[in-house]
Amino acid sequence: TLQHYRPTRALINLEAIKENVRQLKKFLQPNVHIVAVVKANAYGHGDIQVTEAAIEAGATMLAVATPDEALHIRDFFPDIEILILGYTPVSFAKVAAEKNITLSVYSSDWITRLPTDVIQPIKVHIKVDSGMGRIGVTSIDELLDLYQSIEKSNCLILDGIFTHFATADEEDDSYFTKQVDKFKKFIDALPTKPRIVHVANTATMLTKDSTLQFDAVRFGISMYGLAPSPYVKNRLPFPIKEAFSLETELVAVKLLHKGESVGYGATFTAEESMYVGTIPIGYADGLIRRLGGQEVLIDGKRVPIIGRICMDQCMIALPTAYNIGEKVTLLGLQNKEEIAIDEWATKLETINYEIPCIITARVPRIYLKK
Ligand SMILES: Cc1ncc(COP(=O)(O)O)c(CNc2conc2O)c1O
Repeated sequence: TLQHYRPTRALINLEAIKENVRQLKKFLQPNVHIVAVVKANAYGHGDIQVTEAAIEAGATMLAVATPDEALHIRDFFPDIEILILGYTPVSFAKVAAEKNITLSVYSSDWITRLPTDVIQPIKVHIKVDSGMGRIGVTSIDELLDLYQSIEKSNCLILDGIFTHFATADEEDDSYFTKQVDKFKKFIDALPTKPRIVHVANTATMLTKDSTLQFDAVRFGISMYGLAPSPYVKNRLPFPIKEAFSLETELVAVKLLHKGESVGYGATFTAEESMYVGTIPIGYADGLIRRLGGQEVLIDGKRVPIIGRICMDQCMIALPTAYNIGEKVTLLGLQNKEEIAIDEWATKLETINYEIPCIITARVPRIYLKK
């Protein structure tokens, strides 16, 4: 395994991921498949290791966003069903057939542009745009036209149909209900019911009517132990455990005298003598500059990042002179104190989904098995 010479690392708790999947499995109606959504390198957690954990805990299908993500996983998992949720170019069709990767289709024109020499079967799921306004058929005519094109095609097998909700994580369910009603009209219009009908993201499967579990649910954010919104967080039907933490160690400690400054622009000046620590993590690791002032944990205490965050390093205020090598936690627990991913999301005025995704590849993911 790669030797890491910098103490900065993301710790991924695979047991937490397994427990989140096991809890969901117990919660779902029997015979509802769990599709582990492992796109974007499993929301920044590491797609191969998360896939292994999710399968072990009961997931039977995977969903990714791009062909390359699908191929990377197929290299390690020869048999599991992998659905590409997003667009795939027709040039990928032959590879999809060879590697048994399931594609999302939503355009008859795409089918007409398929190479004619694709003779091995390709499984496809029809994507319905019931209100996300992203990709998908938007009328029953379009749906039936696509259905016919698939039937007539000599290489496509209709294996599923799905849609995605824009507001499932909100209290007001008016838009959500419109999407559900529209999708139900679409599947009722099909001459035959595909093997797998699936609509539920985390918010839907955890807080909405269990009939919406259909044949499979697409489990993303709460597999990683995060709630999709405050509304859902207050209504979780079972406990979830955050799987991602981020830590490093002090690499320098100094006494800053009154009037001395820290960082680019000398934006922080000591009002009295104080200890300052330097840690080897910066905005090129995903600790973006807007996180200036965010607190981190050292010796179970909260201390702020001071001065501007640099590309590879930043400085923190210390309550006392700690030794080089003292652990610093940027996300996660120390004793009873915790810096949760939601705290960064709030400070950055974004959602928790984005936080593990922005921690760059320069930060190695270290896997905790137990
Ligand atoms: C089609 C589709 N299905 C399921 C999921 C899983 O949703 P969950 O993580 O809420 O369970 C996503 C997540 N898609 C995105 C998550 O953040 N931005 C997105 O486009 C998705 O795009």
